[in-house]
Amino acid sequence: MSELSEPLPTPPPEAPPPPAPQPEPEIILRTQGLTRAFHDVKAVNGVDLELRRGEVYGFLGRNGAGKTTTLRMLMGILRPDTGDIELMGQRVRRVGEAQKRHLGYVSQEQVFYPWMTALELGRFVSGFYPHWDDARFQHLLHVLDVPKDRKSAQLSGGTRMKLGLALALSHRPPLLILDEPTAGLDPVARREFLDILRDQVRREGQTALFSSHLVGEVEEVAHRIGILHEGRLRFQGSLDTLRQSVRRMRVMESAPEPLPPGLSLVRRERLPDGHLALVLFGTPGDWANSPFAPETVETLSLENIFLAYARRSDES
Ligand SMILES: Nc1ncnc2c1ncn2[C@@H]1O[C@H](COP(=O)(O)OP(=O)(O)OP(=O)(O)O)[C@@H](O)[C@H]1O
Repeated sequence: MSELSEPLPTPPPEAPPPPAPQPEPEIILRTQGLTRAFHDVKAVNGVDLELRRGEVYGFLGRNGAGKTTTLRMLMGILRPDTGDIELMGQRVRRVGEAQKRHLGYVSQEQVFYPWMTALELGRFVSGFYPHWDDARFQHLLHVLDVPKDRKSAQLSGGTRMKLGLALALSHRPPLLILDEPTAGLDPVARREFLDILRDQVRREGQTALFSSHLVGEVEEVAHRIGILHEGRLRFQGSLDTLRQSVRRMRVMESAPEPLPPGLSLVRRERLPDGHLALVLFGTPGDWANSPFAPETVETLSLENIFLAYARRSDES
């Protein structure tokens, strides 16, 4: 008779290995205190941007918020009054020709030599960029439906925008700066543009900074966003952080003074019934520790968060 053997003790489950430390994201563009005024209008007021390699950064702001002025300073078209720009590790006061070779730029208005066709413009522009990829240019003209042989003066505004985009993408710049690139595009072209942008960033590891006032399209493609309002950067971070951090609440008569630690006011609005609606920003930890007991609390859609940041409080 064979002896029944004792069941072997099951070994304790192996502890999972500690998570590998995440490498610090590589900063491809940083600005510090970027400021520019036009007469008495402070178009850009102390802006600190930070773009990480390989991300799409959505630069959101209403008309007149200062987006174009910021992007023009990044392109060396405008000189900042004060502040610094650090591009790919190199700190400069004003972006010069050497840095511009690493940048692809699509401005709001596309100005080309009017007598040149798309193909001729491609040949012309290719001379400035050692990494020009003509096969890519031809491909982009095809996907974006830009006629190759028609003079640029005869193209519609939207098609000129698409041509500008194809020119900017074809020299494979590490950083793309796009100023409201989808303005004036029809829904099909807008979709194609967003797909190309996403694909380009994912496959080539490029970084893109694109300005917009359309929350939906930024939500679709951006990894992180900056919200600019009256020249000031009011938020910078991931969409998830923004969604988790902002809440709207209704309080009886007045806001607690001072606000509980960690919470900051985004917008205050007097409701028709005399109560007050407050939109506040705070990390989940700040909310958990807050003694604040409003009547109601709600989270907001990104669209409504943007509206809260981009509208003035209706009372101080
Ligand atoms: N060349 C200029 N001369 C005077 N004021 C200017 C000039 N350029 C911009 N501004 C002012 O600076 C502020 C910011 O303008 P900017 O064009 O940067 O805003 P924006 O966010 O790009 O707006 P939009 O979405 O309408 O393009 C506005 O008040 C604008 O009138």
